[in-house]
Parts: sequence; C-alpha cells; structure tokens
Amino acid sequence: MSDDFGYFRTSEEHEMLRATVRSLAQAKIAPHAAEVDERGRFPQEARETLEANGLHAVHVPEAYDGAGADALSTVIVIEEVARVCASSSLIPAVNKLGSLPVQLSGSEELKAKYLGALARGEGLFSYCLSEADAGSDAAAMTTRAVRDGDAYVLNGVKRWITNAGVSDFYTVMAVTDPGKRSKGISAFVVEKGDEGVSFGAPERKLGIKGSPTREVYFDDVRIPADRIIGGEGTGFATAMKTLDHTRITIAAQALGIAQGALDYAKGYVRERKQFGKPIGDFQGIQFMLADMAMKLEAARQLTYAAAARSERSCTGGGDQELTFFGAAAKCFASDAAMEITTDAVQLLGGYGYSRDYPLERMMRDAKITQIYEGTNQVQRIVMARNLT
Ligand SMILES: CC(C)(COP(=O)(O)OP(=O)(O)OC[C@H]1O[C@@H](n2cnc3c(N)ncnc32)[C@H](O)[C@@H]1OP(=O)(O)O)[C@@H](O)C(=O)NCCC(=O)NCCSC(=O)C1=CCCCC1
Repeated sequence: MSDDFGYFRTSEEHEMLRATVRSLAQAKIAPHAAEVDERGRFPQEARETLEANGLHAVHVPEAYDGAGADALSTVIVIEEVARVCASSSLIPAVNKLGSLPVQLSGSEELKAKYLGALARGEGLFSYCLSEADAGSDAAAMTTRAVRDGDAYVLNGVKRWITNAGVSDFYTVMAVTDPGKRSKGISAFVVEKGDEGVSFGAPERKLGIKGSPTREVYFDDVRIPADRIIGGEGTGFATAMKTLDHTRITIAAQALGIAQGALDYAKGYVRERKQFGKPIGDFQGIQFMLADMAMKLEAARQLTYAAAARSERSCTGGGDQELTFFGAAAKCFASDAAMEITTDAVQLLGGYGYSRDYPLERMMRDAKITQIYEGTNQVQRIVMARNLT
C-alpha cells in the first residue's frame, strides 16, 4: 500500500500545528505548570503565549479577524497545551465554549463585535449555563432576563463558571418566559464591566487549580436588547448545540492530560531500576503501558472522528450524529484519561504519589473531564437519545 494513500490520518498542516504548539507549550507553559497548580494562580504566561501566537481562539472565522481554523485544529491546540498544563488548556477551550453561541446563533453585529474582540486578544470568553440547582438539569435554571424597553435586565446567580473574573465576555443563559422550561430560555452576551456584574470567591478544587471557577452574580444588570443571541426562547437549543461541538474540546483536554502522563511514565520506567534492571523490562509493566497506549489511541481516534463531524456540521447545520459523537468522545476520552493517569501514578509508585512529580497533578486534573460539560452519566443520556 502506498504511503500517500491520503485518508484516515491527520493532514500535514495539522501535524505542523501540533509540532508548533508542542514546542511552545514545552518552552513557555510547562515550566510554570507545577507552580500554577501549587499556588492556584491563573496561568498568565500561557495566556500571553497563546495570544501572542494566535492560538487562544483559533476557531474564530477569518471574517472576524480569526484564524478560521477547523475543529480538529482546535482539538490539537487544546490537546498539546493540556499535555503540559490542563489549567492552561482551558483558555482556548472556554474561549470556544463561550463564543460559539455567538458564532452559531448571533446577529452579524454581535459576531463582528465579540468574535472580533476575542480573536484580537481583547478579552477572554466564558459560558454561564449552570446554577446551584441547575447542573445536569440545565433547563431548571432561574436566572431571569426581563425585557424593559430597548434593554434586558438580568438577575440571578450562575455557578461553576470557568475563568470567571478573568474573562471580559460572558454568554449567559437566562429565563425570559417562565413556565416554558427550555423554550423560555434565551442567551445573551454580558460584559464584565456591565454594572451589577460581580464574582464570588474562587472555588477550592481538587484539580485545574490554575483556572478560576467562581460564581457570577447578576444584580439588575441592564444590557442593550441587541445583546440577545438569536431570538427569545432559542437560548437552550443554542446552549445544547454549542455543547455538541465543545464536548469534543473536553475530550481533547483529556487526551492531552493522558498523553502527558503516559509520556512521563514511559520515560520513568526506562530509568528506574529494581531487581537489577529497568522496571520497563518487566512484562507486568509493559502490559500496563500497552493498555494505556491502546486506550489513549482509541480515545484519540473517536475524538478526531467527532471533530470531523463538528466541522461538517458547522458548515451544514446541526445533526444527530454530531450530538452522539460529541457525547461519546467526551465520555470515552475522559474515562480513558482517568484510567491512564491513575495507572501512570501506579507506575511511579511512591514518586507518583508525591507532589514533587507531575503525575498526581495530572490524575487530579483528569477527574474533572468526567464531570464538566455534562457528567459522563449525562453523556450516556445524550447518546441513548441520539442513537441512529
Ligand atoms: C441533555 C440534557 C440533560 C437534556 O435536558 P432536557 O431533557 O431538559 O432537554 P431536552 O428535552 O432533551 O431538550 C429540550 C429542547 O432542547 C432541544 N435540544 C436538546 N439538545 C439539543 C441539541 N443537542 N441540539 C439542538 N437542540 C437541542 C430539544 O430539541 C428540545 O426542544 P424540542 O422540545 O424538541 O423542540 C441537558 O440538560 C444537558 O445537557 N445537561 C448537562 C448540562 C451541561 O452539560 N452543562 C455544562 C456546563 S458548562 C461546563 O461544564 C464547563 C466545562 C468546561 C469549561 C467551562 C464550562
């Protein structure tokens, strides 16, 4: 079979992008990862590196000053950043999550203003769906938006908001028509500087400690009516369509974390000697590594296949196949990442458990990928409802 068969592999451009992001991440982001985690501080170096190299929001179309990169490119950027620092990988991931509602359903004016600002590095974007009593049951939200002349007035509290306080722009889902459940929800762009917007204390978390997670408070926040994304009552469908695309970015994050752990463990077992030889010479260790690599590769293939569906669906409208693939990739890759990082800790023994080595951080960071953008139990509901 000729080597230029051409299909079922990533393109040369995608692999060049991977090499570029890998070397930047290794040089500029990796050196800070342990300290970012230890101190629970925002990875400003990562933000600057990504923005300086146009890698913070590659999904934004060229028409709005973006790179216009495809869904697989976004996956590769997130994967390579997560390989060294999961907290930093939330910068490109959440920029896509926060801004995609505008890209999918916003007016031309909203797209020009907010996608342009994001692409030019003028502010990060966050996504405000969850509330204290509306997590898996997202449609149970109570944050209200009331039309008042040429404005909407927002009141309520959003919870678990990634990069809250750091982001300048927030896509906020709120109830415009109570009693209609999902059909009464609308989406809006709110700016950090809008009067009445404030933030709670940072959550104290197991992992992704460099990415602030906070409540966002809306206290009589008055915004121009043209900040609505799409029509009244379309916000929930927009939020779900967005997640179809962005659950793939969480799969990418899981892949990156798992790859970082596998790479580190592979290097370790070659060096670490017990019973007179490197522990990697023992079959018990080799079987573990083989299983880890097999799971990772299966997760990567599913994630890239999902990214291809995301790209096709972006250009041709939503589809049931994308909903299934987005949920499946996120669920499978995050479960794989949890298993792989746990095994990597095991391979390092006591050193795996020590905070002086990176693997316990990777294991802690992997856990959230099974929880956010919908728990893996919710992903199974989504998959079951979208079996074709
Ligand atoms: C799947 C789910 C549990 C479904 O709920 P219900 O049963 O209430 O809703 P149901 O009856 O399925 O539907 C209502 C309408 O909505 C349309 N629609 C649904 N999916 C879609 C879709 N995929 N595309 C288009 N329309 C959709 C549906 O058609 C229906 O309208 P209709 O009545 O038919 O006219 C949903 O609530 C969910 O998913 N939760 C997880 C939230 C969750 O994932 N957060 C994540 C928060 S963000 C986060 O965690 C972060 C992580 C990382 C970084 C930052 C943020």
